Amino acid sequence: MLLAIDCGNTNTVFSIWDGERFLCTLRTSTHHARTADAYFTWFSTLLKHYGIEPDITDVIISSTVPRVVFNLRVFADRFFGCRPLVVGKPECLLPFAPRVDEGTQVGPDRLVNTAGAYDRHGGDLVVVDFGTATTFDVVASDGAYVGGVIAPGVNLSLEALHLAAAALPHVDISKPQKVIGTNTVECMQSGVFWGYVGLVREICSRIKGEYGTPMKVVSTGGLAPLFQQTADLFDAFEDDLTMHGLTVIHRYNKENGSA
Ligand SMILES: Nc1ncnc2c1ncn2[C@@H]1O[C@H](COP(=O)(O)OP(=O)(O)O)[C@@H](O)[C@H]1O
Ligand SMILES: CC(C)(COP(=O)(O)O)[C@@H](O)C(=O)NCCC(=O)O
Ligand SMILES: [K+]
Repeated sequence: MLLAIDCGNTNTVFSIWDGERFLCTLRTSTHHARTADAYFTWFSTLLKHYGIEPDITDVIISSTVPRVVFNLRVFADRFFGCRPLVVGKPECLLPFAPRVDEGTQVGPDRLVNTAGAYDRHGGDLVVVDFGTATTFDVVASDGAYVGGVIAPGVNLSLEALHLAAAALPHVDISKPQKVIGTNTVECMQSGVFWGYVGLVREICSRIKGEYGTPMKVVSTGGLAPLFQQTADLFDAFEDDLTMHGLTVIHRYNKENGSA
């Protein structure tokens, strides 16, 4: 079985793939100092709680935080006796090479989203991922990542208001009932929520205009449903898109002798 690890700047997600479906998905905060032993203690405790006894033979990692990879490599080696595939490293093959400026390091999460979305939808896509940052990834007709957009994340924007202005509290995102807020929290939620609806709509529209061929917009990430229910921003929402992309890249490496 495959253990797929998606490490973002805020959260790290572990999913176990038995070849047909995900047996479970476990989430912890991303912390570079967490040791291999600490990962295993957390991981095995939760598996026991859910009554799952997987036979993990392979590990694949995508990490937007380079420093966590060392301890995750030790974790894979010590507890599963395997050398993990790390997306973005030369030994990890990609189904389609990205077409970007020379020397650009595309975030591995974006390469993985590209592979997952192409596998499910074919090309000519925009993938919108609501993570720490909100990323827009353009997937060409042949499945290659050909660029995109990086915008501040929804929670990051709310947190920035709180950190920079003494009188603004910490606020969680939610859809405000009205645009005109009548208290501080509503005003902040309105600014970020409706601001984001506009940001997503405008960026997708400009991407489509520049790209020139009709495109499908696929969203992923915990906050995507919140925006989907409000306005018709996306053609599809898939909360497991990144994990699916990891299984696609893993299979590609198996088939091509690199895993
Ligand atoms: N279902 C959800 N509801 C509310 N906030 C969420 C949800 N899922 C994720 N978040 C928040 O969205 C932000 C991005 O989370 P995540 O998608 O895990 O980011 P990353 O992949 O960059 O680590 C974080 O602030 C997280 O707490
Ligand atoms: C844009 C990102 C910070 C998004 O990361 P996340 O929100 O998933 O933590 C990450 O993809 C990244 O570090 N990218 C490197 C630069 C690039 O993709 O062009
Ligand atoms: K992301």
